Amino acid sequence: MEKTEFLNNEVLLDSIFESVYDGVVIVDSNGDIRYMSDNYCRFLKVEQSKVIGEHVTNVIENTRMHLVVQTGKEEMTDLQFLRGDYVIANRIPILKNKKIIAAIGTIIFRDLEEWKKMNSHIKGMLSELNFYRNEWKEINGSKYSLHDMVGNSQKITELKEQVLKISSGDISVLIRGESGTGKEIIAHSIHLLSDRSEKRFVKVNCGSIPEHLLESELFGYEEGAFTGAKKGGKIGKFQFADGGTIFLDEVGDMPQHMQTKLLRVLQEKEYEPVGSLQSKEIDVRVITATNRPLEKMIENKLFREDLFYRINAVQLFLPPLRERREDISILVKHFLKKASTRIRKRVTSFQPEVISIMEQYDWPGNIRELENVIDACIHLSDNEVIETDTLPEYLRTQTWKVEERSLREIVEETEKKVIERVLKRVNFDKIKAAKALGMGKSSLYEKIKKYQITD
Ligand SMILES: Nc1ncnc2c1ncn2[C@@H]1O[C@H](COP(=O)(O)OP(=O)(O)OP(=O)(O)O)[C@@H](O)[C@H]1O
Repeated sequence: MEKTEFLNNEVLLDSIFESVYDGVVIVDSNGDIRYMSDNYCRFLKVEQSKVIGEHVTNVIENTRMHLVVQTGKEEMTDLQFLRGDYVIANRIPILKNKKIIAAIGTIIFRDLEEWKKMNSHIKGMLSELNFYRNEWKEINGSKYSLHDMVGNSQKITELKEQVLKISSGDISVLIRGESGTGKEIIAHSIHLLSDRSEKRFVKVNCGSIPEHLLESELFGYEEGAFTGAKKGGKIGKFQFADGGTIFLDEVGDMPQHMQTKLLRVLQEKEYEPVGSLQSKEIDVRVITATNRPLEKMIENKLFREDLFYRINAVQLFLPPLRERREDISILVKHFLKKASTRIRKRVTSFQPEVISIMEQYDWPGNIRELENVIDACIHLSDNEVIETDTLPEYLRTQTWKVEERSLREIVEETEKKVIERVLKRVNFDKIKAAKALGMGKSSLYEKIKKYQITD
């Protein structure tokens, strides 16, 4: 038998594929399946006769075979999540006269039992780690640290420095900023950096608890304090946080009579549970946050002035995202990684135009809104690189809000961005950057100083 005739023998090729690999699939240049080995079909629990001609994405989860026939790039020893486990996948394009005509993919789970054991061992370790992580969070109540505060802008860097300065000690802190700017992250970080970090961090959203329940939520109640009260009473959030930190979010929404009670705790470090005549001593650090204009509320007699001075020994201001647009690209990367891991979808980046649109938008919902948009894009995208048409309609169709910013501001912001990008591209080689920008070295130095650009 001739060599080619010998190799063209289907039975022979079949048994080679079956014995050498644990799974073989061949797709044509459209990504349609032309061959799938028996053991691969058994592993996927599909019928061989039915999968031939199907697009590979309909048959194999998380496959990249259809992309390999597009890119022509081989992918070796990639970990692929398949039927609840990881397998090792190789994907090789097949070329004829420099044209991609097909791709062959193999997977290895040779010693399935061994592989499963290893997989479950890793999974076991991860779930144990998760368990302890959650346990610790549960006990301690603290979710975030300063590392979670992503951003390199001057405003964020200064804020982080302030947090480091004021965290130790018991000074009360008022965190101000629009919704979704990261006030809660800062409150958690202060607690974790303080001497109270081993004790509890307790968050109370003063705006979301009905007014008539707020007092018993905060201070607890004695048995029989009111109809419907639990037997044995209930401890309040202050008691729960004893020794640790209480974070009163939306403090500007606190009703007036509760403001008076809060002032007493802050001044005298004691309180009475509802229905009790006996005071209880308490040792908590109070961190508050609001996005309400407290000064105006004081003028209108809606917020107690004396309480205001008590809670704001230190004030921290969180800038809205539109005032630190330079952080947008790094935040986008951060959320992309976070969401694609969570959603288990391979999305690697955003088109530069998408980032540019994001940098121009005003983000009234700040970082929370940005994170939601990125999540939605990852869910909706069919590609690894997110394109402009995946963005929500209102972002795609936005126009520059020129009337809100002067022309000079827009020009300066754009100039800064361009200089930063070029400097990054040439590894901060100022001579190369000046040349690329078509400007003199000394004017470049002036601009770098003016815009406080650092490498
Ligand atoms: N700098 C940041 N880096 C990474 N994630 C951030 C950052 N700032 C905020 N976030 C994320 O944005 C979301 C909103 O943040 P957070 O709840 O702290 O805002 P907030 O100012 O307390 O909002 P609200 O006033 O509505 O309660 C959270 O998911 C948080 O993890």
